[in-house]
Amino acid sequence: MKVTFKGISKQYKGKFALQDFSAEMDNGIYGLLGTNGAGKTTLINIFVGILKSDKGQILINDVDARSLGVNFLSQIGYLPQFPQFYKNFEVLEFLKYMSVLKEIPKPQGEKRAKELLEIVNLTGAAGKKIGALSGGMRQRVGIAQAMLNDPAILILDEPTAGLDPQERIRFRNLITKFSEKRIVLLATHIVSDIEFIANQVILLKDGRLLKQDTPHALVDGLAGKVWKVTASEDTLDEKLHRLKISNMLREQEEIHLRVINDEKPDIRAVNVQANLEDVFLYYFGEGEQW
Ligand SMILES: Nc1ncnc2c1ncn2[C@@H]1O[C@H](COP(=O)(O)OP(=O)(O)OP(=O)(O)O)[C@@H](O)[C@H]1O
Repeated sequence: MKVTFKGISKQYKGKFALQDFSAEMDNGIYGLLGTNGAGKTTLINIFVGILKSDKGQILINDVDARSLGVNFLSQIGYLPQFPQFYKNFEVLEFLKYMSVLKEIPKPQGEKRAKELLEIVNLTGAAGKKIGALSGGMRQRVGIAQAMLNDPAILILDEPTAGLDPQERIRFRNLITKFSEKRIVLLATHIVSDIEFIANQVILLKDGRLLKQDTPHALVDGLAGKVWKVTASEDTLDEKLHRLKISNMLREQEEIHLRVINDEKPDIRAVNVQANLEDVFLYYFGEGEQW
């Protein structure tokens, strides 16, 4: 399976939400990373057909997705950013209902619904009303419904919202297991959601593609630009004002700063190994400091 985005643009009231976005995906996990308002949801909504682009094309194995119609949609699993559930449905009942909507034959739909409940660790909650679930449990119902039709392309918009650390780990493992011979597009602004599971990261900024590469290559690109700088109470303010700081650790009188800078920011600064969070800050972090 190959997906090609070709020059996708979308404007709202004369302002670009997405501008000339082009990218290619084949099987694997793609982390779509950007700050709030970068255009992630706009891209996903265009991909799943909720929104029409002003310009551009999406090709599935070199064929225009629009010409494929239902044949395209039946291959997609989608978890929206703010999924709305029928609160009075019980969990299993809801999944069975969703399989009917997805035109999955009834016995197969029931079997798959039960399997997925097991996978997302909700078997014990099968008979509970969705309205009575915690946020994290509801999100897991959303993930299960997105996987019901065994989609070749799984699209997840901020999927870990509301999940606790243990659920996030479980989720990442589930997605990695699921991604074999499929495309998973996972939009997030939380670096740790994709740092170790994405095969490719797509950096989206102000509606434009900034970079698409492996996490490894992105991190390598920052070699020599991440520094450890030690400050004292007296010099801290000046450093905070002047430098891009990705982390601060206070140890007695000393304050250790993790600094992203093209040049050596201080005579005593030492280079440290970059990570994907540094990459995020390098490309997106020019906003105001707190
Ligand atoms: N219906 C709309 N009307 C007007 N502007 C919109 C609309 N939807 C999105 N936008 C604008 O388009 C830009 C991209 O929004 P989008 O929701 O795609 O970003 P995002 O990366 O998904 O952000 P978030 O993580 O906050 O959801 C933003 O500037 C947003 O304000």
